[in-house]
Amino acid sequence: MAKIRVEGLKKSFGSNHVLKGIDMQVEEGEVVCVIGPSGSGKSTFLRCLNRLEDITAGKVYVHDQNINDPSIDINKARENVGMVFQHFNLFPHFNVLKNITFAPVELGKQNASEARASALKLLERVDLSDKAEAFPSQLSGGQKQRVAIARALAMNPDIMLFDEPTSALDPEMVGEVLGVMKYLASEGMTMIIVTHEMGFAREVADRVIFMDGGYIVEEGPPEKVFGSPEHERTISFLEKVL
Ligand SMILES: Nc1ncnc2c1ncn2[C@@H]1O[C@H](COP(=O)(O)OP(=O)(O)OP(=O)(O)O)[C@@H](O)[C@H]1O
Repeated sequence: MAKIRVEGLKKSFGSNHVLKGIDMQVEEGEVVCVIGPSGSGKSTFLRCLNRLEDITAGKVYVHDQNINDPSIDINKARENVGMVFQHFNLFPHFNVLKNITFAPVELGKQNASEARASALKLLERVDLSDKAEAFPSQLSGGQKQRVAIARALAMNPDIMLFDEPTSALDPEMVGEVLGVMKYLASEGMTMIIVTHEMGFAREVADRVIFMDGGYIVEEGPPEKVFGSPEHERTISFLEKVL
């Protein structure tokens, strides 16, 4: 069973046809990096995978469940899919630990002491054990993003979606966040990552998808997409960014 299956996905905002027919599938443990020019619909595509956007046409299946079926419990479906955004969206008035434990406790997945124990383990995984009591304002951008990753992992998802997780970071902090993502990949997490970090995509992705103009123009293993791209638009994009 594919973890995610997308068929004929279209998304328009009024007369702006952003996604014009996307077909793709992601298998368990696959790491897929989505690259493409600004405005090509990468974030919109990712948001459609968690029903943060209503789609215009097509089907999106997550764990074989049609997430746009109005009869499903979308909040329940979203519990299996962690999402990390460019801007960390941490609760400023909660400390790190409470940022991580809040959702599992509120949603009744764990009691307070179980959630605390798991959060401390997650903080070890993102190398922030010493920041459990800190507030977001006391953290660097890279640390905040690592807390955001730990928070997403607290719901014990088996799919993680990342929307340009390093774009808002100072360059010296990019590596620490990519390092955590590499670690998740090595643990076998299924991940879709919209990114401008071509080096990371080349090194970590099992598959790279190049999106442009609302379509998947080209996809394949990184050595293929970066090493011998076939499409004129891929070639011209890569010439600009590499
Ligand atoms: N909520 C919205 N309402 C109207 N238009 C939107 C909305 N969200 C996105 N768009 C439009 O959809 C198009 C694609 O945007 P999207 O953010 O998906 O692109 P992107 O490839 O992720 O770009 P970037 O790399 O700059 O983040 C843009 O033209 C944008 O203006």
